[in-house]
Amino acid sequence: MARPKVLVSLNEGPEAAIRLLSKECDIIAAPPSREAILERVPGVDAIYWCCKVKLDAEIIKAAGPGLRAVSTMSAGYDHIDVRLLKEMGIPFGNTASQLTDAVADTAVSLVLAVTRRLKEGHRTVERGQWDAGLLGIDIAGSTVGIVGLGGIGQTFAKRIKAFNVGRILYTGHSPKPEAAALGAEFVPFDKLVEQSDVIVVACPLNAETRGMFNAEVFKKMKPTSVVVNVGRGECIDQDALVDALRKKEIFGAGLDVMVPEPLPKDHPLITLDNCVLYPHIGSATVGTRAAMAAGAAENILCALKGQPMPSPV
Ligand SMILES: O=CC(=O)O
Repeated sequence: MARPKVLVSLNEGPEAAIRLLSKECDIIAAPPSREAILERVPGVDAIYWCCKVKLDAEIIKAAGPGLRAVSTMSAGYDHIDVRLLKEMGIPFGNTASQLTDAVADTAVSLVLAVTRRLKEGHRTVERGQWDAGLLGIDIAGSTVGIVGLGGIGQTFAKRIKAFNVGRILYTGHSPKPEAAALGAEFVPFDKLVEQSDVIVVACPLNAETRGMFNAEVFKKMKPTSVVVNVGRGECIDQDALVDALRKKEIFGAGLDVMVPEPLPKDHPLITLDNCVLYPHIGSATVGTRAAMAAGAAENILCALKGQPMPSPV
């Protein structure tokens, strides 16, 4: 029987995935460009997605009727037409569980960086100055609000509890059973925004969460509060954030995700002392990326054998 063909969109080198997949499948590698992918995708049995290109109807249809599995090496799938895949009955999986620790660590580091003004401190030392009076915000005793108590939100909550925070609030669709063990209290979005000292956005991007942090929301936040985003840049209205940071309506922001990515070199967020920016490195550790690569490959190998994906969406 012919070996199944898997299109692998190559971005950050999913070597572990290629090793696993190539035991049972032929790999069709494509650089992360729409043109290259469209040229190489016709006739494949599966698609392994590891790039920011939108996996939309054009690419899915170009694959042809043999397409039997799609897997993304990411937790988020706002760049993929999941509705169409479902309609077509094509199994789709992600790597939801593999990156929770790494992304939660990233969120903690952003919280610390912003509350303790690390960007300003670093810049001060670089300029040959020494400002030991850079007073930050205490985390101990603070109210921490988590938007989206999924795997990442829960893992972040466990870590931040160790900083002796006062309360943990969370918001989302509905209360989560896991919240009790974390001592986290389910509240409406507005209450979370008004009462939190530290807000962490750890939710997926969808119609409800797009632009949920807008000018009106920043005005409701405490002037001493910080917002950290490890979800998707589009959850925050970035122009409104720039405005809020400039006017000191909030204390600071820490972003691992932004719009666009990469952020242009002259973007105002870069100049602001009270905004710490990471180049979307939430899951970027050797171990996490290897686990994600293997997990996304397993999704495909299982689906090609007619078995359930380990991480179906
Ligand atoms: O942002 C990273 C991911 O969705 O995996």
